[in-house]
Amino acid sequence: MSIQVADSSLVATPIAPPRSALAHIPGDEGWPIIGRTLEVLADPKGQVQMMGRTYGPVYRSRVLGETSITLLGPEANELVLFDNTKLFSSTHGWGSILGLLFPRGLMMLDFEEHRLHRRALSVAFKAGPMQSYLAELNSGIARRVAQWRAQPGEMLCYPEMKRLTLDLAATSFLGTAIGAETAEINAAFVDMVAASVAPIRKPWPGTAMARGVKGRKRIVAYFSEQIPIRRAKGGDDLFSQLCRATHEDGALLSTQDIIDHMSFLMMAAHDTLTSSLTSFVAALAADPEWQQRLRAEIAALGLKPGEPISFEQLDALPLTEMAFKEAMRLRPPVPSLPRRATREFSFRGFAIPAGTMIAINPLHTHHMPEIWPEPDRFDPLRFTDEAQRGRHRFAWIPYGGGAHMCLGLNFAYMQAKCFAVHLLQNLNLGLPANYQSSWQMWPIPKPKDGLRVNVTPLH
Ligand code: HEM
Repeated sequence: MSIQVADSSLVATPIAPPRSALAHIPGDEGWPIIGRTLEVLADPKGQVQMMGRTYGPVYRSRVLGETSITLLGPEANELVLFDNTKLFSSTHGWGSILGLLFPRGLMMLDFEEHRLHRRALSVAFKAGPMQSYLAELNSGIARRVAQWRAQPGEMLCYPEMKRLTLDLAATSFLGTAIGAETAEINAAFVDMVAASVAPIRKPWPGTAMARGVKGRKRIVAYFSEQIPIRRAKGGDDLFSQLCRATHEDGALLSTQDIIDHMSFLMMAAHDTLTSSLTSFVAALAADPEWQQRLRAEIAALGLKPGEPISFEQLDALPLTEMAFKEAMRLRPPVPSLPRRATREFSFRGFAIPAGTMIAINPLHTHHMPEIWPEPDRFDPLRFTDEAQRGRHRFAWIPYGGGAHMCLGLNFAYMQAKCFAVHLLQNLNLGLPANYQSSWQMWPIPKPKDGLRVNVTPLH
């Protein structure tokens, strides 16, 4: 039995309009061929702020070989993300970036087909499965923090976060049964993620894209072989949940669907968590006062040394949640979001033709001084209920919004809180004297030197 739905690829592929059809929109497409790609790569925040100041909140630019229109501000975010008239295609926005390695991941589906798949996947994010992922997070994080405790001194944060997130994904997403294959699967997966943001988009020999395509073959082989085993044996990990997930008519997800969703889910979780946890550590290491406030909040849970945090206790960490939110305001892990217009529309008086590549920009919105006074200052109190009252609901969008809003956001909060509990109970964080970290903000924020952090055991 299978469900009858329109395949996203059957939603007519919108054809990009000729560049002349966008000439009425103010902007600057930069150099022939490369457009403004190099400037945007070098300083994405500075570029979008400069373009906004020069041309206004609707501007034309050319990045990665395509002319696009950027729409700035919370109202633009709402229009594009809320999208109650199905005007913006995610399939044809993300397609050129992720289509080769993560085809038909959830974010790569549109409209009715997307709704049906999202509903089927959501079983894996309900309270029951989340509790079993938390058990894996607790033990994996506690083990790693104990290793850091045993080696006090300077630590390079970003590579440590990458390794931790990868190892946690192996157990909470794939289950402890993965055993000896972990390293091989992790390596294949890292190659896929690296390829998804590589500048050369063809799998020519020796390129990151060629390694990514090879990695995908390995991952596909692993999932294909495991699906019947997981269906027979069960298991609490995310992969086993998806192997049992059904559509509304009771039909199991197909083997190909599970492969596509699992590959995408692992990618969606990996770099975003690595980036956001690194930003979180950077903010706390630079701010001893907030570090102490979170430590006091965690101490009030009354956990014994090494005791895992329970699922219910996650709600008792409001300051920790606010601090993590503020870290993502400063450095949103997905700094810009692409879509393609399925029909002509108009915004702020500009007619924008069907097929146009549209970008909205969380990084820009998160630094608008009229919404966020002193936008570069770390201040978690921006997220108290009172401070949020009256703020536009699309002013803070690290997880996107609307139909495609991050499906894993509760997983992300859970991992961040569990991480903060084990880390701050055991270690004091600081920065080397006179140290200022420098960040590359695109495609995903990451400290250029890995972020040097001093870790000191607390007792
Ligand atoms: C701090 C960590 C994370 C951030 C900042 C983040 C951010 C985002 C954003 C911005 C989107 C929407 C993109 C768009 O609309 O174009 C998204 C979608 C998604 N994320 Fe996350 N993500 C995070 C962690 C995770 C985790 C841990 C998982 C899985 C366990 C996950 C799974 C997904 C999925 C499946 C989608 C697609 C949803 C859909 O299309 O319906 N994410 N994420």
